[in-house]
Amino acid sequence: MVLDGESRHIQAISPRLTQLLGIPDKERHALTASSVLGKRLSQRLRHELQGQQRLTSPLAFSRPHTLTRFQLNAYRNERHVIVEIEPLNPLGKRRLLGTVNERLMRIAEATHQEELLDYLVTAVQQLTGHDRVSVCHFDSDWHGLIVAEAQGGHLPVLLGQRFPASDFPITLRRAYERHPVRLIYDVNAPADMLLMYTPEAEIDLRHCFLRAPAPERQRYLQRLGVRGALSIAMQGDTGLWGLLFCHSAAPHPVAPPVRDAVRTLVQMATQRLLLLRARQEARYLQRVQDSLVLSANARVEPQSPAQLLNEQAETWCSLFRAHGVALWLKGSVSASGHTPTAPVICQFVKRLEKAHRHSGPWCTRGVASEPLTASLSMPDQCGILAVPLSMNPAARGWLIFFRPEQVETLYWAMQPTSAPLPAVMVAPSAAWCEEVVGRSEAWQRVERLAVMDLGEDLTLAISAYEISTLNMHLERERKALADANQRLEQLAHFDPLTQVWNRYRIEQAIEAELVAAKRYGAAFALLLFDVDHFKQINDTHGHGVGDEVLVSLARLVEASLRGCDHLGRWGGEEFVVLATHSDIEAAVGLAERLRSLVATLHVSGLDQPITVSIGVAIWRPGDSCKTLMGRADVAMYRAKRSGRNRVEIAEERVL
Ligand SMILES: Nc1nc2c(ncn2[C@@H]2O[C@H](COP(=O)(O)OP(=O)(O)OP(=O)(O)O)[C@@H](O)[C@H]2O)c(=O)[nH]1
Repeated sequence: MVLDGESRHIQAISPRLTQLLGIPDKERHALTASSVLGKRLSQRLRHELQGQQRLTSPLAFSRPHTLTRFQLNAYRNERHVIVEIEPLNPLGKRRLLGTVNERLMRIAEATHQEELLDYLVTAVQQLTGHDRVSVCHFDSDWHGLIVAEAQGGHLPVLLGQRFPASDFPITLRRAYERHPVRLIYDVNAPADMLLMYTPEAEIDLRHCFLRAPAPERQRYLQRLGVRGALSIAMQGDTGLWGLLFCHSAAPHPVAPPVRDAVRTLVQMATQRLLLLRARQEARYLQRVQDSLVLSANARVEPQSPAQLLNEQAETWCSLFRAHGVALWLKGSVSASGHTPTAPVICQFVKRLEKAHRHSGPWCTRGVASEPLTASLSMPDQCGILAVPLSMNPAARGWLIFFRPEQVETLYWAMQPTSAPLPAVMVAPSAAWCEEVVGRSEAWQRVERLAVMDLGEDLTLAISAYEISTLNMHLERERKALADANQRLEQLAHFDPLTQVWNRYRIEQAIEAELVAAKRYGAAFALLLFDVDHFKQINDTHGHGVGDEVLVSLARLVEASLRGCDHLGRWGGEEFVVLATHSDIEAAVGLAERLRSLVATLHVSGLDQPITVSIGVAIWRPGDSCKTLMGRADVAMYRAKRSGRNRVEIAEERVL
């Protein structure tokens, strides 16, 4: 029955309906919604359809003076409300409910897709009694594959066979999304003529499920040898996951409660299926993430990208069902397993960089027919999955997986329009057999998601490595700079032969001491000493021995000084000791001690004693470094002249 948009006036009615409801023929031309449905029911229908596309659940009713009960379903199309009415046969609803509940429980407990679908088709077949119940799953190209089937009769087996996408045009798929149940009692039944109440009314009855099928659908089902059909959409989270078909070789009515029960079972099974798939995908994604996190955590030192690839290649290849993996970073390639050569990978990346600017993965199943890989030598490859690694906006790296060819034999229940010719008819299943070559296994949605996760993790790991390498370089440079500074300081302040202060440094120290003495009046002394007959040592034993004498002497003197006194090399074989806080007696005492100490020095290869002549000068107010050193020099020469190996004081002893 077709009502106007307000659900008040009848626009058309099927003579079969009036027959079913027991309305006499003579009344058929003056019917109203109330006279067909009763006042209360037609009011309820109006009320429940307000603002709704379809009734949330069917309404049951009976007509006065009859025992038969009826079920009413209604939905809106563009301008009309379509009301479908069918008899509710007195099948024990309670018994059905019990059976359905038990089956729902089993479905809710299934842990694998195959187990779940096998149980679903068997349960549906037992409920409806159709000859064949099949589940058809759509792939990404909308080809359908029969993945589960229960058989109870005379129709051929379809399990494992495919239906081409052309069998499921977009209009049909949309229709299933809006009206998930389609029922055809008898494929051959002629279309029902409607009794029109308003001549101009053009009525769209495509979505009725109690109607004879459209002629092309009718022909299609006849080709399949089907007379009775019930199909129910399996709605996934991103569109149709598949369809459940019930087919019979003979006309096959299905009572409304059974049909509703089947629908509930299918919905429940689809939910469970999606849950199982989501769990499986989550486990897979976790395994992919673990593969990197584990390796990153396993060591304190970050690994280089090449090391990472080397260590993880096997795990990654098995996770992504690939036979090779390559990592392209700043023009250099690390690879493992079966991959093209490095120059080919570089060329491929160059093309990818131009053609694929977004951050998602790029993939192909058919390298030979892919424009991006055209003319590149990739003889062992059929599939590529590549994900960019966004190290920085200017330079991206690429992680690339390779898959080999996977020759696949497809059995088409209906000849695919895309099938390469000649397609071979295979007896006895009457399926067309197509051998697909030159393609790899398809890259699944979850694999494309996982490779993005892996790409992000890998980017982090590589960045961590680069930062740590940079820090290492910085640290190395910092140390080199510190070493250079130290060497510079050494050169600036120390005599390279004896490693005691050089003239420049001891002069600095004397100047500082002069300032302190001037300010606080703290006396200090300079001891200038010179090795006696040093020229002779050089001449007799060679410069090497002479050097050795200077080094040993400096060590000895330095070691015997107080912490506040300093030794410096003044030049040649002359040294100076800056004796702080020293008056003349202390200075002379020190000079005598050094003189006799030096006389004990023994240098290998030298049999004569080493002696020094020392001149001592005490600070006087008004002294400069020059005057003070001048006096010490005079005293030292006096010591030389007086026979050497002695101490001379520049000043009169002031007591
Ligand atoms: N091996 C060595 N010899 C040096 C060095 N510096 C200066 N001389 C030498 O030390 C010698 C100093 O000789 P002279 O100034 O004649 O003094 P001397 O032979 O010690 O005689 P007196 O000082 O009068 O006892 C020179 O032959 C210099 O070449 C040095 O670093 N190593």
